[in-house]
Amino acid sequence: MLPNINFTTTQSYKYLTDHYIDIVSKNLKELFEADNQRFEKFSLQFDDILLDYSKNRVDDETVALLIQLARECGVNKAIEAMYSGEKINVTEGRPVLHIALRNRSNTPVYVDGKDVMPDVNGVLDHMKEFSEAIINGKWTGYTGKAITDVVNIGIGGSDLGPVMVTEALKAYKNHLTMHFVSNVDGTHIVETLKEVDPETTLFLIASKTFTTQETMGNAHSARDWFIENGGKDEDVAKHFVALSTNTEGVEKFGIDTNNMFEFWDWVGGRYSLWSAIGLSISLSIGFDNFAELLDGAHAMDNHFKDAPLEQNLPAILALIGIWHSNFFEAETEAILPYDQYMHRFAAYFQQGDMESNGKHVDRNGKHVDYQTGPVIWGEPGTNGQHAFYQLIHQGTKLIPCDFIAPAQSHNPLGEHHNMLLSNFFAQTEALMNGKTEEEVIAELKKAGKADEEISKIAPFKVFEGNRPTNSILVKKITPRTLGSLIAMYEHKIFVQGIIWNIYSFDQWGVELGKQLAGKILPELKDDKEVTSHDSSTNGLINQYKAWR
Ligand SMILES: O=P(O)(O)OC[C@H]1O[C@](O)(CO)[C@@H](O)[C@@H]1O
Repeated sequence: MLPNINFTTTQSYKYLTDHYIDIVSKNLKELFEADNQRFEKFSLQFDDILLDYSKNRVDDETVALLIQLARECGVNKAIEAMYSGEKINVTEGRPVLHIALRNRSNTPVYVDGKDVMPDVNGVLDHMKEFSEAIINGKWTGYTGKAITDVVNIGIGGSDLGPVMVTEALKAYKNHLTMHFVSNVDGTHIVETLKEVDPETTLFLIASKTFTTQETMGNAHSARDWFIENGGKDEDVAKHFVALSTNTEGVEKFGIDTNNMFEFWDWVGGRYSLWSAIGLSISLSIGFDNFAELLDGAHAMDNHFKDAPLEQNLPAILALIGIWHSNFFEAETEAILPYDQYMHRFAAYFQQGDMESNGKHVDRNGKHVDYQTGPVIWGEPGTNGQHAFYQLIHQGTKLIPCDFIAPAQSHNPLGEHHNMLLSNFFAQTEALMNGKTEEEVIAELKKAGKADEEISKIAPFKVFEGNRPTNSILVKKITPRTLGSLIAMYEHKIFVQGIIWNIYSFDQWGVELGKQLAGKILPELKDDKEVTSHDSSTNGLINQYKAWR
């Protein structure tokens, strides 16, 4: 059973409320001046990941109270409940066991009394064997040619994870060309099919449910294209495989279930890159590297389960996030990787975080009266600096940011990495220290500006500073480190969901739109005037019909 506690009624929350009044008037610069041990105190290292959370408005008392909050909310019990296979995804009646998919130590993990590890390992063996056959060219297409291109057709968790990881680990890529089709917009599949040859292309139909409209639509169009371009029905088996929990649906589509890579309903879509859904990753970088990714996640899973909360990276990240959301009333969080390969990392955690914790009903079915999941967004540095950092530095909103960077580049070209990292270090320093009016005036004077001009321009050049950041410096983006990083964020989201007393593993919020689209689709089939909706929706549909 998950604990069921309204965190705003805890003792620690009350203390934190008082403590907030004290700390809100403090400046990060002063906090650093007052304590020369800040970095040592407020940074943690796990394997090749260094988390520095000292540039947040926290002191010893804040951290102690936040830890107390986690304890009072039963975070440790909740971790135990997840790891022991309890059905903590209550509204869907399922356990939450993505940790089993990367349980490299193979200790039994039970679902309804049955150890799931033999099945997990069986699918991993199948993925290894299949990936190797495709990569070394032993698996051939219907004309006997080796596979050159892989098209993953999936959406949401069946797309974002594989895209993010294959991009982040591009330095480990082999000769296969990867394509990802997600959008139901015909443009996505049409443009992709222009780039591939039916004789040498493998389609992965990635869908947990095998019912998702976008994926099924794209999968059918891909199969039609395959048949129209020379393939026969009996050739489909060589070019289409399924990654799914739905055997019946896969059979119905016409994919041989021998070519199905199974996973289970205890794997949430947005937590599924570790499952058969990761086949595109294993194809792209080889199974051994995929296994390293799992190893890294497993190492983080063990850390999360065993490390005391004070030294627990996911827990600390979660608590800092709660401090900003529920006390400073920050509404968003930016994830800013200073690594071009990681350019889809923020997009990946938009689903990971927002689909998990974007909930306004607590575990008692009651409307919460506090903020839950933040809006997650971000772009890789330094591109973001030339786009939205203006608002982070001088806007009216408080935007807590996670800066992520590798110490070693996969492409050490001249001074590029030093230039990149100089920006990584400079931004968090600038956000913390800002620039005072006196400093601005002194600078302008030095530049020889006249007093009148100085007084006019100075206010616009002032940076308040005191803006919170986490810095996550990793040694290198390897499969193992990436696995640990992703798992760290997953567990952060878990801890926050526990403290907010919400269910993080369902996603009912995506259903209504799907339902209504299902009703509207038949109305679009003819040219009759539509009158069944409100005047805006009717007006838009009818104009669409007039223009199409
Ligand atoms: O893998 P499926 O079943 O096609 O679902 C795709 C995505 O759709 C959702 O159910 C809702 O958008 C996600 O949770 C999931 O990742």
